[in-house]
Amino acid sequence: DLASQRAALLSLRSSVAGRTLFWNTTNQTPCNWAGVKCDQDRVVELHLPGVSLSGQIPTGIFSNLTHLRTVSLRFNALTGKIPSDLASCINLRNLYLQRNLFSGPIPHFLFDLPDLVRVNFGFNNFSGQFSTGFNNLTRLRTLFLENNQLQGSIPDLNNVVNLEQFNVSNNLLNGSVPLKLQTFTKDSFLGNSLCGKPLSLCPGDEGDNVPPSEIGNNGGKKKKKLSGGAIAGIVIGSMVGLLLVAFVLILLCAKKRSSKKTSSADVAAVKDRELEVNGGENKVNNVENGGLANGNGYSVAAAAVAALRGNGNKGSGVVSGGGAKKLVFFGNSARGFGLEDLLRASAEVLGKGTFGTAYKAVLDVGPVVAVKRLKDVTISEMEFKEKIELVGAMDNENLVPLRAYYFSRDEKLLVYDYMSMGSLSALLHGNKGAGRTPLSWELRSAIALRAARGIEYLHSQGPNVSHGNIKSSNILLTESYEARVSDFGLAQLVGPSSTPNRVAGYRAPEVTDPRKVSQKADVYSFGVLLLELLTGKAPTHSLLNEEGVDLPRWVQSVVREEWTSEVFDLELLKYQNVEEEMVQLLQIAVDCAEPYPDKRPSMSEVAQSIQELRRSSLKEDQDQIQHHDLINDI
Ligand SMILES: Nc1ncnc2c1ncn2[C@@H]1O[C@H](COP(=O)(O)OP(=O)(O)OP(=O)(O)O)[C@@H](O)[C@H]1O
Repeated sequence: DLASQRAALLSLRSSVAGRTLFWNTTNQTPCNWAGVKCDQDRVVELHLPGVSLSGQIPTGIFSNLTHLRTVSLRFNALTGKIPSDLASCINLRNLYLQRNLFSGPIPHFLFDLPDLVRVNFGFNNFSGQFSTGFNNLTRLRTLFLENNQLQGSIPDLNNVVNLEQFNVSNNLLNGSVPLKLQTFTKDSFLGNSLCGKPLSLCPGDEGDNVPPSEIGNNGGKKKKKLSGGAIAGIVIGSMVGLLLVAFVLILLCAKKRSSKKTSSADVAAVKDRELEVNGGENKVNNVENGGLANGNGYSVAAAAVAALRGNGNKGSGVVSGGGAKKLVFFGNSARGFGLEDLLRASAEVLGKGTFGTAYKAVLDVGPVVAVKRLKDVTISEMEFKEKIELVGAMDNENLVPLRAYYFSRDEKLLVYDYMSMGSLSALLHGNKGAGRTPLSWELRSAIALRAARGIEYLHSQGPNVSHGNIKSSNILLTESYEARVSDFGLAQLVGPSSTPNRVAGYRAPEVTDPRKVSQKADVYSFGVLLLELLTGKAPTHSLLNEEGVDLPRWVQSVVREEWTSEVFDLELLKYQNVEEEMVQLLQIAVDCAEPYPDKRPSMSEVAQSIQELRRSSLKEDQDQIQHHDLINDI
């Protein structure tokens, strides 16, 4: 009956997929749960991270799951001890219990699990001595015990020959760091009373390179007397420095004198440039009639505007005079506004990129546009025109259209449609707080498909046409969250100092010159972008950096350890019915991020595969809807 069944229910619960699940070991198999992977009905992975598990894990759970290879219960609120029946999981390789409230000593039976490779107990309340038993775990590669209350000294872990990751920071440990562990950085040991390399010397110890005579009584280094040569060097160096400062001051004074003759607009330009240089200011004062406005409005490229007007005043201008330059529009783009309107528009800085600063400009009459003010354009006007016209001719629903451009000696502006939902990067990594709206699987896979189609279109324009800077901040979203690829064709316009250097993490291993990026290198970057969509991790994620790996390698290592479900973004875990599609997209991503360019698929193949996997899940949805309709009809 229900009551006795309830009594039999074990208290391990999770709110996976919005439901409260009860784990009844007697008559219910957990194989169909999200986060649980079964191999021929034997559970091999138990993966319940961040699902509000609380209380003690009841004993008896693990004795039925002796085939477990991975247990991940991280980011919950589990208390008490690790149940002793975990000892029966003799195949256990990965044990991730970080960020819970486990307490008591680390149980000894763990040291009889010979296959353990990754152990993460960080951020719990484990106490007691740091056991020498860890030395039994000869296959261990990761040992994270940081932020607990472990005491005593760190034992020599001489048998753990493959240890790659180690952290015991913020415990109550004392004594010296064992020789074998001295290769890890300081961060692995901070927050204890430890000494010795990589921390400061232990009392009475001698540094490797420091002769005893240089160690003071208090263990610190004695100050070394400076040699005559060093003193002479310092004196000469200081004199040269002083001369340089004086020279710069004279130059500045001369410049100031000559600038007295400039117009008020130039002053505005300088002020606005200062505003911009001061950075962090998202909004810039408006510039009206060559002067600074009342300060209520925000102007676009206030500096650009002022500079343009300033030049106009001098007669060589771009705005005034019969030979005035105009915005050049492409194709059928609406010509509802001109340069003057743009200059009058109120605007805010969207961000600074490799090629310059982007502004959102709200025109008095006409559309909202994004204006990119290019820096470091060194090519001639003719060459610029030729190249930008190729960019303007790109016409595909999955690209952010370039509407117009402006070219003068001092200013180069590009006008794009404004994408009101911002970038994929902001959507994935911005606002992690309470007000965050999770990105659904449907949206993520739709973004993947549109981005793939956009790049496929670019590649179809010729074998040498590539994007060169695929990353999540260059995938922008319309009001209805449709993805568009932006920033294509810009690398060819700017000088070498503006080549995209921020593509770290996305750049294919074979790319040495970031301005010469092949289509296959685009495919690699797109693979990384897919991994970012699936894992929710930025390729520049600090954790990855800590581990010294890039996103593709991290994903591959996790997948290799049969821990596939762990790679997915927590926000995706509730979509149980699409796990297969998620794994398929992961496979596509991994294929794209192949180290060898020849092994990567073409962008058309990638787009096709994504379309197919989406079609199958859409079809399933459709089937389900029809099924529900049928039931309703009955
Ligand atoms: N058309 C647009 N609509 C809305 N936001 C845009 C638009 N173009 C750029 N942005 C936003 O402006 C900011 C700066 O963009 P920009 O393209 O200049 O640099 P980036 O993408 O960060 O780097 P990079 O220049 O290396 O591509 C980014 O946050 C981007 O999302």
